[in-house]
Amino acid sequence: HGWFYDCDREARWHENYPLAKGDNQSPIEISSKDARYDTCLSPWHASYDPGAAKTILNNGRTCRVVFDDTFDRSVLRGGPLSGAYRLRQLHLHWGSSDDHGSEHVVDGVKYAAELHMVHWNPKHGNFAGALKQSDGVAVVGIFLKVSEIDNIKTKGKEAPFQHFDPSILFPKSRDYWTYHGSFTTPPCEECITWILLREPIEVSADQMAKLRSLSKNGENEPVNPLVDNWRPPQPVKGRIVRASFK
Ligand SMILES: NS(=O)(=O)c1ccc(-n2ccn(-c3ccc(F)cc3F)c2=O)cc1
Ligand SMILES: [Zn+2]
Repeated sequence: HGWFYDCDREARWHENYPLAKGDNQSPIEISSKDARYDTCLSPWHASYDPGAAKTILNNGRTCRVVFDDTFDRSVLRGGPLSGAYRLRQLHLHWGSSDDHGSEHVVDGVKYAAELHMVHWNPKHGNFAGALKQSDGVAVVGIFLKVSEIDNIKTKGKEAPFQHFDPSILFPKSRDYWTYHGSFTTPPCEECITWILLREPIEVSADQMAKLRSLSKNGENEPVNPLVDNWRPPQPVKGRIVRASFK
């Protein structure tokens, strides 16, 4: 499932992916003062099976960990969601320096990176079917601010990545913003209920350097650093961003 994604020409995505100019595109600028506290929003819960983690992959556009999603093994429920959504993969977006790299921007703040945990709604049969539905996919976005991946340096490299419980990546607070949006890369489907955690997690400068040491190119090809794989914020177009906190 190639992500036919070329961040360098994001402005031209709409030529092949008309949805890129849709009214519910992601990422967006989050203005915390304009977000509406919704007392009806319940807490979200993740129950992940570390045994579901399979491999970590550099696909030339991001670093992705894939999970077994053939049954309700690692699921996310609650929050703005109805039903249990299955964890399929997680990946990151990052910059060429610590002052940028996240896709969502909060009150003008760009974080060094943004982690996305992609879940899909099994009521739609499979992932490909789910991304055609507006309630098909739920992505938990976690911001990384600065404070292991030596053997997937080049595109196509993959390694076992097992017994990993991704809930260790969650910050202390479960406070979140939620809004309806899209994939931030082609096919830009507007199928995502975004759950953006307010509290960033901390990573070291070394960890960021490790991300930036990944390459877009394959082995034995000219080095093309895999950095700046983030889409700029898209028009909010009147959408309401709800907050789970005051
Ligand atoms: N950055 S993000 O909004 O979290 C994001 C962006 C793009 C995707 N994406 C793009 C294509 N696919 C995809 C993968 C497998 C498949 F069968 C069909 C797809 F569209 C996908 O999951 C998934 C998540
Ligand atoms: Zn993403």
